[in-house]
Formats: sequence, C-alpha cells, structure tokens
Amino acid sequence: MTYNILISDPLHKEGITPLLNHKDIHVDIHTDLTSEQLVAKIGSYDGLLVRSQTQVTKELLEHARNLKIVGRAGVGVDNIDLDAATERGIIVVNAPNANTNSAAEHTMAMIMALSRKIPQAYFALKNHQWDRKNYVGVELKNKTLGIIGLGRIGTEVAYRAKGQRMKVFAYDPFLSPEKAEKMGIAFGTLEEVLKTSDFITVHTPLMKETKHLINEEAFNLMKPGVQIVNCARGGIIDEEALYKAIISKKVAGAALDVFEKEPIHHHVLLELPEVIATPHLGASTVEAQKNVTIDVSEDVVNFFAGDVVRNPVNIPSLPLDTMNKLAHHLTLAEKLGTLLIHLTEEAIEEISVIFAGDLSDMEVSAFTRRTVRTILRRHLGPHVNEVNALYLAKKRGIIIHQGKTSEKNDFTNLLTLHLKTTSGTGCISGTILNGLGARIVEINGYRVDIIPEGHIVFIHHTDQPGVIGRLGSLLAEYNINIATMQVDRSDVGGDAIMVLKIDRKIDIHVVHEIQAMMEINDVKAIDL
Ligand SMILES: NC(=O)C1=CN([C@@H]2O[C@H](COP(=O)(O)OP(=O)(O)OC[C@H]3O[C@@H](n4cnc5c(N)ncnc54)[C@H](O)[C@@H]3O)[C@@H](O)[C@H]2O)C=CC1
Ligand SMILES: O=C(O)C(=O)COP(=O)(O)O
Repeated sequence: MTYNILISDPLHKEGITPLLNHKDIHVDIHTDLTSEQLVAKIGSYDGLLVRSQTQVTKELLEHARNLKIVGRAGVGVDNIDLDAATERGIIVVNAPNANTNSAAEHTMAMIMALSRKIPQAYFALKNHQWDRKNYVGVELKNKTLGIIGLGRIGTEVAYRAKGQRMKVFAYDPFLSPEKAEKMGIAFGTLEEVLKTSDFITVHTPLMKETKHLINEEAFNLMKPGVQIVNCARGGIIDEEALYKAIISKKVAGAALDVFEKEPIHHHVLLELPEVIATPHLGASTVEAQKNVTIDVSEDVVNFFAGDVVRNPVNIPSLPLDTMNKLAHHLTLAEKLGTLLIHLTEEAIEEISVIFAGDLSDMEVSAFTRRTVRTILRRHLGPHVNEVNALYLAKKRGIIIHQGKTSEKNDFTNLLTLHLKTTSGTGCISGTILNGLGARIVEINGYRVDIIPEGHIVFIHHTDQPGVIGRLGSLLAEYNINIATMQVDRSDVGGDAIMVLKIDRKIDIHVVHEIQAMMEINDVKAIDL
C-alpha cells in the first residue's frame, strides 16, 4: 500500500527525509497551487502537509475523499477547519515545540527594533538622510512588558525580557497564578496588564475567543505612549482600532509580524511611520523550519504505521509510554464494544463507559473514543474512527457518559460499558488479569469468564433440561467443536445465557437452526 502525501507550502528539504525514506510513502511537492487547483488535486492524497499559507477549508476537505491526515509544520492551526477535519475523521497534527525559540527571538527583535526605531532609521539612512533627531528611542530597562498568553512562546519572551531588565506582567486565563509565580512572572487580569504596560505583546492562538481581543476598548485602557507587538496572529489585534489608536497618539508604535489577511502588499498600517513590520517571519529560521518539518513528517510516518502520533490537535494527546500501558485495555474496550453492539441491535440512545480500579487513575478518554468508535462503526460503517467518533455520536444525538467508580467487584481494574437503545439496555464488563490477559467477566448481569477472542456464540434461552445436550448434538452434526462453554441463569427455570467458544466460524444457517430450537430465544454469532 502506498500513501500519497502532498506538500502544498514550502517546507525544509532535509526535514521531509522521514517521508522520503519511507518505502510506502510517495511525496508530491506543489507549493504554487491556487485554491481551485488544490481542490482539483486533493482527492488522490492520503496526507497533506502545510504551513500557514494553505487554507485547509471545509470545501477543500469535502473534496479530500482519501485524506486521513493533515500535518501543520508549525503551531497555529487557524488556517485549518478543525471541525470539518474532525467530522471527516481526518487527524490534524502540528509541531508545537519546534519553533518556540524562533518566534520568541523574533518577538524580542521586534521589541528592540521598535523601541529604538531601527527600521525607520535604517530606511532614512538608505535614503541618504543622516538624521539623529527623529530616531530617539526609549530604553527597555525598567519598562513593563505586558504579555497576553503565557504559553510556550509567551514564557520564552518573558525570560528574554527579564534579561533586558524589563518588568514582566502577564495575563493568561488558563494558567494558574501559582504556576506563573513559580516561573517568577507577575500575573494579573487583562485589564491590569493593559493599564500598566509600556509594551504589550500578544501570544495567544487566534480563535473565536481571541479574535479582536485587543480592540478599541482595550486600547482605551492602555497608557498613552504604549507600544504594541503582534508576532502571534493577525486578528488578535483589531487592525482598525490599532490604526485609530496610532493616529490619536495613544499608541506610540507597533511591530507586526502578522496580519488579518495574508499575504499583504499594501496595508494602511504600513503607511504609518510608527509601524514596523515583517512578513510573517516569526518561525522563519533554518532551525525552526528544519525541526517543525521533521516533527510533522515523523508524525505522518507514525500515523501510517499505526503508531501513536505525538502531536495530535483534534484528539487528546497521550504520552507514548501511557499509550503503551493502555494498549491491552484499549483492545479490551474494542472487544467489549463489539460484543455489546451485537447483543443490542437497535438504535442507540446512550453509551456509558465506566472505569474502576487501576483504570480510574488513568487518562481514560482514549477508551471512550475506542468504545464509541467500535459501537458506531456497526451502524455507520468504517469511516468512523477515533477522531470523529465523539463528534458523530453528538451529531446523532447519542449521549456519551464517561465515569469512574470505586466499585471494582474484586478485580484490580474493570471496564464496564452500558448501552441504552430505543428498546432496552445492555451491559458488559471486562478486566485485564495480571499475567493472564483480558477477560469478559459479566454480560447483562450474568457472571462469565471469557477470553475475548475467536468465534463466540451467545445464546439467551430458558433454563430447562436438555437444552445443552441438543445444542451439542446440533453443532456436532455440522462438525463444529466447542472449545469452552459458560452457562449462567437468573433462577431455576428462568432466563439463562450460554456463551460458547467454537473452533471455527459458524454459518448463518446453523445459527438459524439453533434459533429454531424451541427453548432458545436469541442466538448471536460474533467473531472477536
Ligand atoms: N509569527 C509566527 O511565525 C508564529 C506565530 N505563532 C503563533 O503564536 C501562537 C502561540 O504559540 P505557542 O506559545 O506555541 O502556543 P501555546 O498554546 O503554548 O500558548 C498559547 C497561550 O495562550 C493562552 N490563551 C488562550 N486564550 C487566551 C486568552 N483569551 N487570553 C490570554 N491568553 C490566552 C493559552 O492559555 C496558552 O497559554 C500560535 O497559536 C501561533 O498562532 C507561533 C509560532 C510562530
Ligand atoms: O507556527 C506558526 O503558528 C506560524 O505562524 C509559523 O507560520 P509559517 O509556518 O512560517 O507559515
């Protein structure tokens, strides 16, 4: 099987070596396609690698009938329609750790160039003007740098600014003040940061919540003479409000690496002498480009090899050693889901996944995804995967519960699935026994002990003499050997179940013959 990968933005040549060296991967590089050409081409690709330029829109993804992975060689994924990718089961991976230094260094370069008006002075000198009057700057020492978004890049900027003897004051609603304190960074509300800073730099992602975070209202709160830096994303700062704030002299200067619409050739902000700018160069260093490309290429290779991807964006990421630890439990979740969905055929209303014992200390959402994927595949087909399972369940109005409990019924770990359908409920539990592997231990309230693999026949019947004998004879007639048999009943003469493991796949007409035996209410043949 060959996987076709399209690279549609310029990537580091050496960085793509993991892809080029892979015998099952074929790489095409087309970095000058129009969006129409990309739409026309994308259908034949299994993977797409981009930077910030290619717009991975819903429309593009609708034409991407074979696409399984989008790799973003960088951090920001605002050029990728994540909902559309998730709905189609396309995993998105990025390279969040490889350009942090470069972006932080570029931010510092912009702060220093801004404070000393270096680009303006250089431009004047190039135009033969020896002007020492108009380019008087301000020192950074003892000035307050407000950092909005104290993630990877914001934190690195903070450390570098401290090296310039600046006071650093940060705002990040998702970081605890204790964590900021541990980093030795003063922490405040957005309003406090806006009101007290001499320089303000933004380092959040661009999302609904951060679009125009720095707007007219925010500029009104700032100190007169404040200087603004944006090396994160155009759109976090409202460009119109910034323009007005510069014209009114509220803002003394701005350094912009990014713009609301890119690329730009003319922009009203660029007409202002207070504005210095670079064309989205924050990550444009040899080191960052090589490393982001290696990271994302390796994840594409991991993905096609069926290994854990390190930097997924639209599913939760788990460290490799945790995934290795969970591997047996994930297989168990899949087997339990397969068995349960065969036993409970009607339209699903609710799926509950309950963890007990050892499992309740672990990050368990991976089990929920695997379970829901397995169950929905039975109804919706093979396009359901771990990326889109929860999304598709929600879209169909299926309620998903994920719970933890201390009740583990003498097992060190227990995974229980409940399924509520339009006509009833089903429940199944399994465990991983130390040294012995996986076991199904309960089905619909009946205690069992089944190794979840091979050919299983599940029979729901009425407890009465002779059933087992007749069933044995029927199977013998068809030369079907019973490997193990488990029987349990609610009470004497009441509801009972039988779970047989047989040595070969059973034909459907034999299932019908068993069904036709008077006492047997329900027969299911399931291959695990
Ligand atoms: N100019 C360039 O070439 C580059 C730009 N970037 C941009 O920088 C952004 C940040 O990158 P990283 O630091 O690696 O990401 P990160 O995820 O480590 O940090 C983002 C931080 O923003 C915080 N945040 C989210 N919403 C916020 C809000 N409403 N107010 C304040 N803080 C908020 C988050 O809690 C997080 O700590 C990227 O999303 C990307 O858009 C990244 C690399 C290069
Ligand atoms: O990594 C990011 O978020 C960046 O903005 C870098 O963008 P680029 O890959 O240089 O187009």
